[in-house]
Amino acid sequence: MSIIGKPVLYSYWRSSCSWRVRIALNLKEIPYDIKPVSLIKGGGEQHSNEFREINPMEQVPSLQIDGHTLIESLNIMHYLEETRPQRALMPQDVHKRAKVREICEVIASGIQPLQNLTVLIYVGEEKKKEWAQHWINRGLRAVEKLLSSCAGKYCVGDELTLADCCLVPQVFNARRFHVDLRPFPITLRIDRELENHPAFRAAHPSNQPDCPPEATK
Ligand SMILES: O=C(O)/C=C\C(=O)CC(=O)CC(=O)O
Repeated sequence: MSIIGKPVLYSYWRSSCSWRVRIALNLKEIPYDIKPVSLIKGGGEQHSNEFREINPMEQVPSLQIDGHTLIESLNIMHYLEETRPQRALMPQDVHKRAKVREICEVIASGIQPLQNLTVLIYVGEEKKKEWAQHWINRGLRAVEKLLSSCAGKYCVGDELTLADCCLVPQVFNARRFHVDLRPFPITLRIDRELENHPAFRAAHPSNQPDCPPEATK
């Protein structure tokens, strides 16, 4: 295994947590290789003994970088921010920094884990859509409220931050579960703003090497 050289991202095309990291890597213009991990093939490659060595949580993403293997998307993004300060994704102002972390945490701890594949399998086929909608709605209500006092062009002011890296994949998941997004106009405006941004576009599930052809638009 090469530990020096280009970072390697263990990623799944439709994983919102992998997508957050892909956006951050792209925004910072850090070249990286992708090793796809299928979360569905044969019950999920993330559960293999080999992958458990890379990520004991049996989830993506994981990033091999600078001779280290990192897990957990927020941790990975903060590591990138600390080691590669070019194209900063955290504001200078301490209050704005707190807002960025708040939005990231609401999404990464308060929404996504509740609608994650493993949870939905546990909840069961019959109830999973209603379950996912409930938790996404509840979380996006909080995000919209936070955005009402801190959004500019993007989530926090007019500069791109880690909050934007978290927001866009979560909006995609909301659409995937047919959540009515009309009550969240600021969220929608920012999502639209970023739809065609090259770093966000390149990170989109439909542009991933492991995206099944039938899923591309
Ligand atoms: O149905 C699949 O293709 C399997 C997994 C995912 O999409 C990823 C998730 O578990 C949702 C998420 O990242 O929030």
